[in-house]
Amino acid sequence: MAAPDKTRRDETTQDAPGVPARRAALKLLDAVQRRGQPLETALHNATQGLNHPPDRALAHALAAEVLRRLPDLDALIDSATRLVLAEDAKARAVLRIALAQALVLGTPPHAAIATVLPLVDGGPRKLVHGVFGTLMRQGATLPELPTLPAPIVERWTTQWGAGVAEAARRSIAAPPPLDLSLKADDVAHPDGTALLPRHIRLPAGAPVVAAEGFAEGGWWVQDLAASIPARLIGAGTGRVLDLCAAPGGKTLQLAAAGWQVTALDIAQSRMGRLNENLARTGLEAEVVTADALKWEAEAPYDAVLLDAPCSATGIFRRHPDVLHRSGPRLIAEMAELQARILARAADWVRPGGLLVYATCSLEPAEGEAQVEAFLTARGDFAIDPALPDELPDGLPAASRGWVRVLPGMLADVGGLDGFFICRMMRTG
Ligand SMILES: C[S@@+](CC[C@H](N)C(=O)[O-])C[C@H]1O[C@@H](n2cnc3c(N)ncnc32)[C@H](O)[C@@H]1O
Repeated sequence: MAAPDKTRRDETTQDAPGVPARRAALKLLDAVQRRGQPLETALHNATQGLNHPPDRALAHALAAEVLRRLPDLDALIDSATRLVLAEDAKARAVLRIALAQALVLGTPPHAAIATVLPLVDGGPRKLVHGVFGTLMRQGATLPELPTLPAPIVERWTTQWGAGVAEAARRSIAAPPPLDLSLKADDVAHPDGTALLPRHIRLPAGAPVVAAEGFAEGGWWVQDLAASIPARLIGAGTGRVLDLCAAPGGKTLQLAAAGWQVTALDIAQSRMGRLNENLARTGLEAEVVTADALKWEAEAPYDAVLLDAPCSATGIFRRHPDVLHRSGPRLIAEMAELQARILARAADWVRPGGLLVYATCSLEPAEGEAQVEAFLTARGDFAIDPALPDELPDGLPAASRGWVRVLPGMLADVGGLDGFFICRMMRTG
């Protein structure tokens, strides 16, 4: 008889159909919750063993639904166990996936449980099976509006009021619409609603790659709020520095508005996407892969756009992982990095030129407080208030002249990502 093969077999090849995608979802959740990685970043490693693109998409969807619904899934699990399972117990993680399948994605319960049980082989199989069965027999359901994690509710209620925290629940309950930024007024594009010039809003889930004008490169996907920073620079023919530019939504807008753009970012892989976006749209920019904390500009720019790295809590609708990994420590780290980049960016603006600072964050430390501290340190800059015709109807500038986009704003037309945007002019 041949000796048994002691080499470790690929875990996915011995799995029944459907199990590898759940295994990958478990890895994704571990990467986000234990290691604080963004879901998108974890995707490549966690789904490496999956050979079918639909499996990758399913693993991603499962992890995203668990993160969107985490407090509600945990409340159900806790209601059906006598001893509370540890936060990081594998049984809890596997139950979250099974319940998200059955209660959110509409997977038949028998398939939802059968595809996760192999993830706890040699472990608490009976417990997982028992808890899931109890909840299904009880006809368990999730609340209509997802419950946000308690620290988020507390922080946003303190910062913006209970109404905004509640609006955030409503805005994460349904997939957000899809916004397109147009390269020019007359490009081919799918039918939708225009909330600003060169903008089209499509319903959630609209197919993108097959849509009219995609192949011609006449438009790109960009949340309407994310398009405001470049809009505040307007059109022109001079030189603009797009700092922290990848994957390039704002670079494309600036190039399409006529500027000679230098697009700088530290991340090589994201710069690859920026180059692809330039190639698809036929727009041009000078592309620099460098650290903004070390790079030096050869000459000042007419405008600098700093779309700074941040906690990204404003994009929680599309990226629910931020709700679980962007806490006070990350926010403080990001605020410090932003202040350092902002100080350098300011020196690259010519006198009379513009500096636009933006973050997709709902944290004042990365927005209002950052700009106030900057203005205190730099008497040669003043806020240049955003004007009503630069913003969508229903989104006024704040009294200080900057733009603060919060959950609940423009809710009747599908809402916006959370953002902070401030245009400043170098006065001296
Ligand atoms: C909010 S994203 C930029 C999004 C981009 N502006 C767009 O519209 O597509 C922030 C970017 O900052 C970059 N970044 C972080 N630290 C940096 C640094 N020290 N120097 C340059 N870029 C940096 C990240 O790689 C990331 O691409």
